[in-house]
Amino acid sequence: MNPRNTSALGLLEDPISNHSTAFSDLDRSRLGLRGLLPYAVESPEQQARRAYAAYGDQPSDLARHINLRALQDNNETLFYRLLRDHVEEMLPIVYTPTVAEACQHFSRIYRRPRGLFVAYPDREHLREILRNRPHRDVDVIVVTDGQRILGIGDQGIGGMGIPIGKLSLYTALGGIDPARTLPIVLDVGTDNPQLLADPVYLGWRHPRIDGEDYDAFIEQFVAAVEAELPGTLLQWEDFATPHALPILERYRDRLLTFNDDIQGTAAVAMAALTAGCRISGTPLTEQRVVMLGAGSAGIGVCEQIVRAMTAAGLSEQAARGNIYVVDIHGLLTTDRTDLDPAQRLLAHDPGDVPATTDKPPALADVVAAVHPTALLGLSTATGAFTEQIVRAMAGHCPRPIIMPLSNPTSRSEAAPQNLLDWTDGRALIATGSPFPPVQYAGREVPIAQCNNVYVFPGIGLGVTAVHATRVSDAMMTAAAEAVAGCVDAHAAVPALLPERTRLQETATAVARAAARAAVADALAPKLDDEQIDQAVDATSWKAVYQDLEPHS
Ligand SMILES: NC(=O)C1=CN([C@@H]2O[C@H](COP(=O)(O)OP(=O)(O)OC[C@H]3O[C@@H](n4cnc5c(N)ncnc54)[C@H](O)[C@@H]3O)[C@@H](O)[C@H]2O)C=CC1
Ligand SMILES: CC(=O)C(=O)O
Ligand SMILES: [Mg+2]
Repeated sequence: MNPRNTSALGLLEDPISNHSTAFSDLDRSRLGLRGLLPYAVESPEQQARRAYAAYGDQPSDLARHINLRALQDNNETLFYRLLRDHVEEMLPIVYTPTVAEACQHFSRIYRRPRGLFVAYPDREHLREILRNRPHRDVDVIVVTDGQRILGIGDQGIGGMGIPIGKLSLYTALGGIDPARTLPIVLDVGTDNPQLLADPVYLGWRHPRIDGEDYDAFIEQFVAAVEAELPGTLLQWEDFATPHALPILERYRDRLLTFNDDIQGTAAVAMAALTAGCRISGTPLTEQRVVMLGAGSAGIGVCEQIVRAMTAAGLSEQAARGNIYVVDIHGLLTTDRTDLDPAQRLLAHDPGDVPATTDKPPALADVVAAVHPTALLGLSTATGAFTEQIVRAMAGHCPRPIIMPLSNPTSRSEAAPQNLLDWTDGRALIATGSPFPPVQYAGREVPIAQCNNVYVFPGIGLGVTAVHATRVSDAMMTAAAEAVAGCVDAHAAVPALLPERTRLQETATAVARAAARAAVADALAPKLDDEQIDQAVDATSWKAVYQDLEPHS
């Protein structure tokens, strides 16, 4: 046996404690690090410059993602400093669209453990697995089962890229202490034939479990979280629609939990629509909305619009009447037998839109009949907003609101440049993944990114700051209003959402608003507004090195 110098190496190998080359001369003496690092002592600024140069040397977006993940696993303080300093540039690298590639290549690029892999064959050991978590106290868990990763389907344990990426943004934007975050993948197998046949796939090589076995596993997992980490925010991410809503309904009144794809997306889309109403001059109650995609994301957004329309004075029936949902088979109509209960609530009478074939009306038929003022896509159907459809819409609407929200970029229902060209520059656009500004008629039009990244970091910060016990619809509505409130109403070119450079500020506004809504509904201890704001500020983690004590 050759004992290892664990006290010194432990500091350098733990990304939370590691200051790497910024350990001062004094620290190197105190902590037994002298000689374990190159002689030069760098300031955090010098470190950040060197790390940014190394990032810039990478040959592709995936390589840049791998570079940043390696930095995160080496020195989290430096990683977050860099991410915050270059948020607009790096958001597409740690998050959509590049994170999709990282999920697809997960087993090939896997280097170091992060988070928890909760595999079905280990189901008798769930509490043990949770007890093995890297840090004792956790504020936010993001969990996926990898079945519907963005718009690229079943990625098995490769889906772990998403909880890791989302939690990076909880910290970078929402100020959640990185040591208090926990990414989890539930490995329930995969139905992706390429992964099952891939010799390097690192997950449980087995078809997905489903039905009662799946439900029982989820229940065991939730019970283990409740037992080991009571009061922790549990965020469900990228579950396939048949599981997403049932899980949310089952657990939303039992613990502090929400589904980001359903509720976070709904809040940000509502914020963008609110700005669209203001800019176009058409009130929400007069908007006719067509949604392409009847999965959990699309239905979640529609239900949020129904809530907002009824709050603005419409009857529920009238609100639902203003919303038309189209899926892969056509318009949701009451005579269809393939709809689930949530879809059924948004189904129209078959007579409402004439069909041109014996099938339910397609998107083009619906647009031609309904003359929508807002067209949203959460369908994964690349290019589904065709020139014909967009021109037909623009023919009846001076400022069409068009939001191709599917991710990653390769799944977008339309490209912003086309949308502006086809509408003579009149379209008010927001996309799910980031697009660069578009040149139109000699001016530069910034493209808003309508993504739940505007919401979830602030929800995490808000509930953590005031110790909320549940995530309610009222908190999500407050979040939507807070995002809308951050939109620059006087910008030269009006936008549907705040600029990406203001994501951190927006997260703070969301945190304050959601926390106030939690306190108002007695879902958190009583605090006045000033105390809430102080709690939010005090909770927010700063990317600066902390003094370390020598290991005993
Ligand atoms: N921008 C954002 O913040 C968010 C975007 N999303 C994106 O939304 C998309 C959908 O997510 P889910 O609802 O969970 O997926 P899902 O797979 O459950 O639902 C997709 C829906 O689109 C319909 N569809 C598929 N192909 C179609 C076609 N060719 N024509 C018409 N309809 C078609 C399906 O019938 C289904 O109703 C994904 O790409 C995801 O990345 C999801 C959450 C947040
Ligand atoms: C943004 C997101 O959550 C999704 O595309 O699934
Ligand atoms: Mg998602």
